[in-house]
Amino acid sequence: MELVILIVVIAVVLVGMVGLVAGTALRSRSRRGGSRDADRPDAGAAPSARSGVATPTIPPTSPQTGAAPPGRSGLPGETADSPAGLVGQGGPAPAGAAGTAGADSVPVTGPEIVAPRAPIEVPAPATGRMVRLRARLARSQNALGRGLLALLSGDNLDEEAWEDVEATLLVADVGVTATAEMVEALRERTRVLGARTAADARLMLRDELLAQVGTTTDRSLRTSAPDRPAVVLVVGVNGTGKTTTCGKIARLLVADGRSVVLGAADTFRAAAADQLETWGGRVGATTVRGAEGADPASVAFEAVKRGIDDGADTVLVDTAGRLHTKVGLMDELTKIKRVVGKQSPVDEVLLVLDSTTGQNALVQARVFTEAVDITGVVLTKLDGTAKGGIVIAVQRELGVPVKLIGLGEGPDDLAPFEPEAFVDALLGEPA
Ligand SMILES: Nc1nc2c(ncn2[C@@H]2O[C@H](COP(=O)(O)OP(=O)(O)OP(=O)(O)O)[C@@H](O)[C@H]2O)c(=O)[nH]1
Repeated sequence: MELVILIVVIAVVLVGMVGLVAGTALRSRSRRGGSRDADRPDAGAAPSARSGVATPTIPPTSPQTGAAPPGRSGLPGETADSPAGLVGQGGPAPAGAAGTAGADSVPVTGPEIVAPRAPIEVPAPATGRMVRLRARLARSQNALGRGLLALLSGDNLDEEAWEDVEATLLVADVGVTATAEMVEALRERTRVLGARTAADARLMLRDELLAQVGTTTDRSLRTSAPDRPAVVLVVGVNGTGKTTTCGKIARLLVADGRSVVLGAADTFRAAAADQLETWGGRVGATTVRGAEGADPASVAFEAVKRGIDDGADTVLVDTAGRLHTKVGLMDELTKIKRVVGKQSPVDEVLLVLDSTTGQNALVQARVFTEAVDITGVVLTKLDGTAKGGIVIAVQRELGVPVKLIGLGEGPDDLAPFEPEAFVDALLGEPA
């Protein structure tokens, strides 16, 4: 009898366990299947980006709603040319047709598009910015300009004085070759000139500095293209001011009457996307962002697609560009360029360098130029260093012009680089 009862109890327990396991499996399957359903609550955010629907989706509360889950870039199905399933198998998807990709290659959720919210600010115009910010530059660069002027205006320019001229230029990060050239040219001119007044010395120094900085270089930003948005990639090491610079460039463009889409392809740090979104919102620019850890190339791709769909003038893409390894950096940047290139050429690649890091900025510049074709340099934080000579050194090193300079943390503290205004600021007002 006891044996019968024991058998019955065991049978009941077994049936219960089987039921429990089956129920769990069914629930998890329905959850997985449900995430592909079009009528799930958050489905509106991602398809709006993929289906070519022009109206941006604004997440009700969380900025991450509808964003791709972290780590999608590591999905086994992804190929170098098919970022996180955004592009269908068998080649690039034309603008507006990405939603036609096979079901398996369509991500469960995609980059999120955040439309700006009012009130929109009116940024300061680009013209005259450098003159307005000149005082800030003059304050930080006093050592270079005044030091050189004092030395060159002296009656007795002996060898020791020339060594001081050389040292002043080197300390200001002008670089060894440019310094040697400048000293040689200045020596020659003082020999010819003989006795000099302070005004003579100033003129002479101004000429030589301008010759080094370059007055005929094309420094215009390639931010417009016929019949499509111009695409600008912003690259650089973290902390140099990349995201801030993207936001400031957006303001410059908006001030010029252009429409801008921002791509938050720095998916390494979620705060970077938040930061960019805030910048965009202030001037009415739409931001396309992905989840932390999402594939940067997919975000860049969607941003460009958004720009095309919206008929925007410029798409600005902020990248992470961490220097973990040179190969990793190269792979990431080349992939972004290649994937973006399926829809549009990249018109400008701006390298952001922190001028306070001196020689380190040059080392970074070298690494980045090996990874991607840089077309312009943005030198940030020139308000916080006396080493304005870095402008000369960077241009020599890269053979690429400085196009913009950052002169403070304020939203409009970025100016198109103007050689004359820059050199005049270095030298200060004539006595
Ligand atoms: N003084 C000064 N500060 C600046 C300038 N440009 C940027 N900054 C500051 O530099 C800091 C870093 O800027 P970010 O834009 O976050 O740098 P990032 O390169 O995007 O960094 P990650 O997002 O970590 O990759 C911020 O505090 C900015 O306000 C500038 O021209 N002058």
